[in-house]
Amino acid sequence: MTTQTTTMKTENTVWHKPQISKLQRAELKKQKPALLWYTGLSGSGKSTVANAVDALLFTLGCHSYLLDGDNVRHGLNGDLGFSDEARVENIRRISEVAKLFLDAGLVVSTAFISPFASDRALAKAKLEEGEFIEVFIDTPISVCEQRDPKGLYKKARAGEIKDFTGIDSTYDVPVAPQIHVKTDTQSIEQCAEQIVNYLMAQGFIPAQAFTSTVTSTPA
Ligand SMILES: Nc1ncnc2c1ncn2[C@@H]1O[C@H](COP(=O)(O)OS(=O)(=O)O)[C@@H](OP(=O)(O)O)[C@H]1O
Ligand SMILES: Nc1ncnc2c1ncn2[C@@H]1O[C@H](COP(=O)(O)OP(=O)(O)O)[C@@H](O)[C@H]1O
Repeated sequence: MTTQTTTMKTENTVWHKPQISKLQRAELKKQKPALLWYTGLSGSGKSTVANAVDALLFTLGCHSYLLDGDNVRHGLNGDLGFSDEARVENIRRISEVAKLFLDAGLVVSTAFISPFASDRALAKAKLEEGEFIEVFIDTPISVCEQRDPKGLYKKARAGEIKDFTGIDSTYDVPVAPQIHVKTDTQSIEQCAEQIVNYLMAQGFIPAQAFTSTVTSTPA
């Protein structure tokens, strides 16, 4: 596994092997680290579904954490805009942070548009075999635009926002996602259950009976 980023500028640093391994941390939690990498258009339902999954994992006693696009852009990535270059850097930083959370033994979710297939591939390449789970939140742009939960499509159509994904900025549709959900035909609960069932079937979390308790969307 690689331990160095491609943008490393400091030569005189040495990698210290941690005394407690990722495997030990994960075993303590009785789970296997995984990264649920949600990708989809703005308004497709990434945040809603990722929050529902995270809540479900919590009720099942799993140790998880969610990194959400809008929230991370309020802090760590507050210096980045929406040019292609800024989006590449956004996803690079997120993938590095996610990797740290995996090292802590967690089941991590990232909810970012992550429009470029090449960046998603780079994120995958940073992890161990099988840890990266691409979750395609597949929703037609017409539905996203109708939902327009933040009024951004309206602004983009009016020319008030430039480089808006799906309008005047590219979105590479995932070719072979591990999980494919369609939020225009599946309920939030169905999407969340499909994803949690995948984690159980693949042995990332213990198999157990559950009933979805998802009743609302996040604030
Ligand atoms: N130009 C443009 N294009 C797309 N999205 C925009 C833009 N400007 C602001 N927003 C808001 O920023 C959220 C997307 O941030 P991400 O970090 O997920 O984007 S990316 O992965 O770097 O492409 C996105 O959040 P979601 O709607 O949750 O996807 C929008 O709220
Ligand atoms: N099946 C569904 N799954 C996810 N979101 C849904 C679904 N049906 C309707 N929605 C609504 O669509 C909107 C999706 O917004 P959000 O989760 O912020 O998307 P994104 O994070 O991709 O921008 C929310 O208002 C949500 O309530």
